[in-house]
Parts: sequence; structure tokens; C-alpha cells
Amino acid sequence: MSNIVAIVGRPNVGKSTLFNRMIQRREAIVDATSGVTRDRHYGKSDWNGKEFSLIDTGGYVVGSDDIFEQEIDKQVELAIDEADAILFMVDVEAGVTGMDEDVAKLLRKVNKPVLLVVNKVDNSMREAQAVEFYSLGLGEYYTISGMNGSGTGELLDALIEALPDKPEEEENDLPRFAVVGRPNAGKSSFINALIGEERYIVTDIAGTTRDSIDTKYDRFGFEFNLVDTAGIRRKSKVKEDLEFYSVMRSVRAIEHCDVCLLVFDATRGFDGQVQNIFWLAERNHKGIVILVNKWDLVEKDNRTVKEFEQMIRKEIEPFTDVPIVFISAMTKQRIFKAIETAVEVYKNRSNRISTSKLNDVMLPIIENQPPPAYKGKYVKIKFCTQLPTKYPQFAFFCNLPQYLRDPYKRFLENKLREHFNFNGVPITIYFRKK
Ligand SMILES: Nc1nc2c(ncn2[C@@H]2O[C@H](COP(=O)(O)OP(=O)(O)OP(=O)(O)O)[C@@H](O)[C@H]2O)c(=O)[nH]1
Ligand SMILES: Nc1nc2c(ncn2[C@@H]2O[C@H](COP(=O)(O)OP(=O)(O)OP(=O)(O)O)[C@@H](O)[C@H]2O)c(=O)[nH]1
Repeated sequence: MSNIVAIVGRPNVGKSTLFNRMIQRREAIVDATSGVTRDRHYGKSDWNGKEFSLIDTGGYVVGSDDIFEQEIDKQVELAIDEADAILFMVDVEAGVTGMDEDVAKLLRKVNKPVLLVVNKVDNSMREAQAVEFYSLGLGEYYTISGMNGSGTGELLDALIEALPDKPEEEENDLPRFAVVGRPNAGKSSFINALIGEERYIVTDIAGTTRDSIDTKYDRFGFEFNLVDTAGIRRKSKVKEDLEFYSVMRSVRAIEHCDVCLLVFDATRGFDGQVQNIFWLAERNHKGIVILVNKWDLVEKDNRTVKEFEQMIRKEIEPFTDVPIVFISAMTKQRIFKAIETAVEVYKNRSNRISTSKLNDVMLPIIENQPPPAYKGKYVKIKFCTQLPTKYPQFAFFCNLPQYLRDPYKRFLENKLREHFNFNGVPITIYFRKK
């Protein structure tokens, strides 16, 4: 699990410009041909080998200036709750504004690293103007130009230095489940139905969940950890139904878990916000179980289940090999089934296939349907192997890896899924030169 860094600040100071710079740098290196559209607000970055997740809190709010100000405060409070470090961005062109002062006031009370970033310092004259930001009472500041990149190296050095060291080893080897979803989907109700009474919670100390965000349960004959349930149950001050809030509240739990239980409200549909959380889990290579909640409220006939499944699978293409369980947190219908499925997905995610077995299955398939010629070149795949990682990744060795396209990658993934059980688990495929 990586540290979470949030960029806060009033609109138009340049948050997304810096965000894009930090994310793209890495994406260019990691995966130049990724077909998935990038999240505008969440991504991974790294500096000197230290990885962190980056959240841009900007661009969510439309409305009058009044609403604006309140919203910014809420975003900052949430960022304070959920992030490990905060980049507070201000704009040297505009100078210190009232809104900057409000945000600074919130941030001065915070017991986490806060780095004051003065943006749009494109030249040395502006460097001198930046001194006025000392008045915000946050101490030292970093001058950057998000646009041309100057100063960002120093900023990143300081950020990495300030980030807490995360323990690599987990507390125990039990499956870690996170219950995620939009506000009001029924996450708390589901957790309550699952664990019964309040007294099952061992570590529910609000605000101190940072270092131990697992809570251990032993229910229905399964042992597992629920991730950050305290955080979910704490009932954040923020209740608004905005994408930003659900993403912000999910990021931490998703990063820390093995399997996400994605709860959605059957009466509201599998909309964009649910999908965002789904892809957040997928991009983090987590197992996923979709829980269609409030099933008691749905008028059903013998086709309803099928129709729901089809509708959902259409929205999550091409990663459709995901279990869907219809539950009611209220009547406790199929609560046990939900956990049982999550345990199965957990096992699938740890599924390791021996190289000989893998090649016995995959090579004949490849021979039968080899990659199509690309630019007149024929690609020969020689063998494949599963990499020794926590989640399923496969390397296919071939003469011309750069000529293999996404459709063939998907073909191989489908064949892997047909022959081995990776239900609910994202698969990564690499082509390597041999
Ligand atoms: N001169 C200068 N302009 C910049 C710099 N960084 C960003 N800008 C400009 O500032 C404007 C706002 O930048 P954004 O990155 O969209 O700002 P934001 O804080 O994400 O804004 P919201 O999404 O509304 O919260 C754009 O016109 C950018 O081109 C910089 O370093 N120097
Ligand atoms: N009919 C019905 N109502 C449900 C069910 N699950 C939850 N609800 C209701 O839906 C509302 C929201 O449930 P919560 O459990 O608070 O939802 P949540 O996802 O934890 O919400 P946030 O804390 O805002 O993120 C409550 O009024 C619940 O009583 C269900 O299975 N059936």
C-alpha cells in the first residue's frame, strides 16, 4: 500500500497541471500503450523509487462563489482525513486571497505533513513575489512552475522526505476485504448485517485508524479482516453525493485490501460513480465482488437477475469476469454468500499456475490462432510464465513484443480465464523479448 498525497487549493491555481505532470511522467515509463482512459483525479506517481498515490481535489464544484467556498473547505477536511500528506497550492499571480487564508487556517491544525506550493513561478521575478505567502503561517514554501516543471524536483524531494514510512509487512495473512461504494448504497448496513453487533469491533478509535486499519473477524467459519471499517462507520461529516467524496473515501480502503466488495444500490443503477470505484479497484489489481444491494426493493420476475447481470457486465467491459451477488443488507439475504464469494475471489487472486501447466494449455492455443501479422511482421510467441507477484501477472516471451496489439492481449486473457479460475481478479499481461 502506498502513501496518499492530496493536492488542495482554490480553483485555477494549477492543481491539475501539477497532477498531470506527476502522473504522466510515470505513465510514460510504466505503460505507454495503456488502453484505459486515465482518471482525472487519481493516479500513481513515484520519485526516487518511492511510490505514492496522488489525488487532485480540484474541478468538482460548479456553482456560485458562496457554495464554492464551503465546498473547498469540505474537500480540504476530507483530504486531511484521508491523505498522508497534503500539497497546498497557491498562485503567485493572484497573491494571497481570502480563500487561501481559510484553507491555511484548516491546515495549520493538521498533524500531517503539509507542503505549501507556490505555483506559476515561471521566472525569477515571481520568485521574489512569493515571500508574501509566509503570511499564511505554514512556514517554508516551495516555488514551482507546474507548467514548465521548474522547482518540481525540489518539491518532490521534500515530499518524499516528509512521507511516513509504511510498514511493508501486513499484520496477518488473512484475506483483507474492503466494503466500498457510493454514499447511501448500504455499506454500513451491509457491514452491520455481516458482523452483527457493535461489540465485534475491536479497534474503533476514530482518527487513529492510520496505523492499524484492519479489523479482524471470525464469522460464518471464515476468518478475514475488514479494512478501515472504522473509517466507513465513522460517518464522515461529508454526506454529499459527489464523485470526489466517494472516491476519496474509497482510495485508502481499496489500496489496503485484497478484495473489494463493491456495494451498489439496485434502485439507482450502476452509474458513472460506481464505475469509477470499480475501475479504481481494477487499476489497483484488487479482487472484486459486485454486490447488488436493496434487492428487497426490486420488483422481480424470472428475468430480472439476468437483465441486471447483463446491464452490469456491459458497463464493466472488457473486465466482465466478475461475480455478482444480489443481496439485501436489511433482510440479510445472501450476506453469507457475499462473504463466501469474496473468499473465493481471494483464492483466485492467489492462484499460481506452474509454468509447465501454463505452456501446455496456452502454446497449442497460440499455435492454433497466432498473432496476426503487423506491418508485415510475424510474431512468434515462444513461451509464457506467471510472474511471482501477489496478483496474477503473466509474461509472454516472443521475438517482436512491440508488434503485439491490445486485441491479441485480450484474446490471451480470455483464454487464460477460460482455462483457469480468475473470476473477479484483474489479470495483467506483458509481452517480453526473448
Ligand atoms: N503561468 C502559469 N500558468 C499556469 C501554471 N500552472 C497552471 N497554469 C494555468 O493556470 C490555469 C489553471 O490551471 P489548472 O491546473 O486547471 O488549475 P486547477 O487548480 O486544477 O483548477 P480547478 O480544476 O478549477 O480546481 C490554466 O490556465 C493553466 O494553464 C504555471 O506554472 N504557470
Ligand atoms: N430496503 C433496503 N434498504 C437498505 C438496504 N441497505 C441499506 N438500506 C438503507 O439505505 C440507507 C443507506 O444505508 P447505509 O448503510 O447508511 O449506506 P452507506 O453506504 O453506509 O452510506 P454512507 O455512510 O453515506 O456512505 C439507509 O436508510 C438504509 O436503511 C437494503 O438492503 N434494503
